[in-house]
Amino acid sequence: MEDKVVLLGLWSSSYAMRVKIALAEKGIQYEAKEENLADKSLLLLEMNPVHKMIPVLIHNGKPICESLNIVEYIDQVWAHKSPLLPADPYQRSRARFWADYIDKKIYSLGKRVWKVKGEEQEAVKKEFIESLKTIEGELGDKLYFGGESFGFVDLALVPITSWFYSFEICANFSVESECPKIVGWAKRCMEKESVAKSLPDPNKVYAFVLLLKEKYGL
Ligand SMILES: N[C@@H](CCC(=O)N[C@@H](CS)C(=O)NCC(=O)O)C(=O)O
Repeated sequence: MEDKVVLLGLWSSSYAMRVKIALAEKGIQYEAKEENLADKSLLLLEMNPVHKMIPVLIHNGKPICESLNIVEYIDQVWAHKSPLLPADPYQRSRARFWADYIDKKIYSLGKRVWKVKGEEQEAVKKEFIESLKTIEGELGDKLYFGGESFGFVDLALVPITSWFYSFEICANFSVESECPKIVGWAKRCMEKESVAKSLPDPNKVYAFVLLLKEKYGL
């Protein structure tokens, strides 16, 4: 049976970008369905009744939810090329640890840094930069987080770099001055077609941020 793969996503969602990169790395054809989160489709509510969130991957009618869980699923089902998680159990557990750190710290602080103001923004910005420096320490002088080739931790982190320009303008700082190695790594990742075609233009993200600020009075 031919695989039928559908992705419920949204262009601006860093979580959905992870799944797009994984599918591109594996060379999987799929149908992308763009959700309107203000008016969620019945399909999304049916496929992810617990969280009602994108991304959802629907593989031959079966839903898989939560971006990192989806990426692991893709890596296991289409194991024939571009392995994303390391084969070694210890390295695999480290990759999962850092992906979890990225979600708990960098993504959750990133969601707040452009929304809040004043002293709260200064505090969130400080913590965001500290978390980026921590992950920069993990990268060290390696090409990618796993060493020589692009993998799970790169894929977990790189989508949010398309939001850096918005964070910098909204919170008045420079990622490049704070974390030059992270910026170098992000440029290296963008040289990969799977990444370049999955990430939006940072200017488009910023225009979207301005719209959200206006809509919600942020
Ligand atoms: N932990 C989830 C987070 C996904 C998420 O936050 N999705 C947002 C869009 S970026 C969403 O669907 N929000 C809709 C809502 O909260 O109702 C994942 O990794 O997939």
